[in-house]
Amino acid sequence: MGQADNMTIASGTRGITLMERAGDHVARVASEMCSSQGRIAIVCGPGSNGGDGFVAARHLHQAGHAVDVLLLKDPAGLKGDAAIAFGQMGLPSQIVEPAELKENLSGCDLIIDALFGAGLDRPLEGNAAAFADTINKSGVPVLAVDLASGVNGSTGEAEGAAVQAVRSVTFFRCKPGHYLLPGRDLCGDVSCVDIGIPESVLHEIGPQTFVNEPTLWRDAWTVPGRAGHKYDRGHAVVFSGPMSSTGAARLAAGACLRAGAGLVTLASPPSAMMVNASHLTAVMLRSVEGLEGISDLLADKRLNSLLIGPGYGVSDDTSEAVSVLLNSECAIVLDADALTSHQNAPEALFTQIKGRKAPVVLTPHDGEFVRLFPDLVALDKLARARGAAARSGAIVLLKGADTVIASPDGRAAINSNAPPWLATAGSGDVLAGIICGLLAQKMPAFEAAAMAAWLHGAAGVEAGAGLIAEDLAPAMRPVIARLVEKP
Ligand SMILES: NC(=O)C1=CN([C@@H]2O[C@H](COP(=O)(O)OP(=O)(O)OC[C@H]3O[C@@H](n4cnc5c(N)ncnc54)[C@H](O)[C@@H]3O)[C@@H](O)[C@H]2O)[C@@H](O)CC1
Ligand SMILES: Nc1ncnc2c1ncn2[C@@H]1O[C@H](COP(=O)(O)OP(=O)(O)O)[C@@H](O)[C@H]1O
Ligand SMILES: [K+]
Repeated sequence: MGQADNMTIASGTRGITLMERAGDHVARVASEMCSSQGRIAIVCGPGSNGGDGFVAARHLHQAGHAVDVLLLKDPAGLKGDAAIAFGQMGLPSQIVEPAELKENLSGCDLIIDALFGAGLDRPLEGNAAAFADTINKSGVPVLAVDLASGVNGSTGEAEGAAVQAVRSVTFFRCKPGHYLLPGRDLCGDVSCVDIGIPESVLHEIGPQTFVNEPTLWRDAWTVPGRAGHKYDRGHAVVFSGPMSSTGAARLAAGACLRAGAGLVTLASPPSAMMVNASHLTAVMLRSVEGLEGISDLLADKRLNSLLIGPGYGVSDDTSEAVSVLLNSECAIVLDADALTSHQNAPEALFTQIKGRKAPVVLTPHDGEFVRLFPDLVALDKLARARGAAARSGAIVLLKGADTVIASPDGRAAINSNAPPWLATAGSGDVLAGIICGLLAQKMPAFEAAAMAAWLHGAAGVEAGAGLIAEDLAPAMRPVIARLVEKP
């Protein structure tokens, strides 16, 4: 954002003009949130975020609102555009001690949080933290300027105190902190407004972090052609666990087929054939025994996408099986037990992944992540996923309510459409199956993983409250139908 601001200013738009537009938008949203007689407290910090607050105060006063401008610090310290905006405000303001803030806020209908935005460079402490705390305890709804104060816009983290907003107004583009937790929850509903920064600045800045929306991958996904054949849509294989743990692989195989793989084979240990056979219809079944059996199966060059891990069991045998899969030319998804089985020697896995041409997608939840990348866990979520992708050579889909998909080339997508109902047994198996199904259709792996996370979330919304993992594959149908209809 700093670069975008600077480039816009360098091409002739004044900084105060950007601030005027930003503050104007904030005032408009504040007016929507509060009756015309409503009293609005505008709590302003020492930088440009506070500057936006001064502009908003002026507009709201002109619109007839009672406004109280409350300052965290002495306005003598204001610099640049914020100092100009303060000078142009023409309204009384007061420096407030934290102990007095409660009284200042009582009786107001809306608080505008203009304490800190993009310039937050350390956790909120002392007076700033006390301000956030008092604002949160006031019970008055909060509109945040840019970000809820205390949220790091680049990471979504809030290491110290943070304001809880119901709504935020941000400028030009949303920031990772609006999508990553806890930032996403603290910022509330986010409106992103145009303040006159031209889109063209993005060519030079080249952002590598994206919201996971269909525009990110829709062009990489092919709808079957009129004369299409099922083999055009790929043949995927999902590896089943032993007799007592076959359900996970079957859930994955069903989702893989639903995601559009032309054919899906469940590779089952001989002992589990009966239980698998009694539950499968469109998914095909094949008995595969040991490493040799896997090698024989993979000799069929029509197979092009593989998934191993769900319910497979944690053991050295599993890591050996993974190694045989990695020797093939198929795209591969490694999930669950296939990840954990490598906890003692992750580097060997990464070396093998980097040595192959076809892509590999790793789908860890936080617990699996720490087993493979213990030294990365202290980083923020985007950095964790990116670091893991760079180290492993794989696309890494780091699960959670704010799933991040990262590529070794530096791209990362943040998924935000997943409802909490997806936190249910087997839901991750379904996700792994969807990725495998999209890889079978020859989607590039980053786009396949991103689309899968989105489909999984959208299916979760479609299935709704009370869903279980079995509901997800059927719920994908209307979601896919809508994607096909949309040009
Ligand atoms: N031209 C521009 O750059 C524009 C900036 N805009 C606004 O400017 C904001 C960014 O402004 P700034 O870069 O001045 O940054 P902020 O206003 O977010 O905060 C920076 C100030 O807060 C202090 N600070 C940071 N973290 C602190 C902490 N934890 N405790 C106490 N003090 C802390 C810094 O030392 C600095 O004085 C954006 O969020 C947006 O609201 C908008 O006006 C649009 C145009
Ligand atoms: N609170 C939540 N909100 C949205 N999605 C969630 C939430 N918790 C988990 N999920 C999603 O549900 C899936 C759970 O996967 P996983 O942890 O592997 O469970 P399982 O092994 O039981 O399938 C992941 O895709 C994850 O991103
Ligand atoms: K703010």
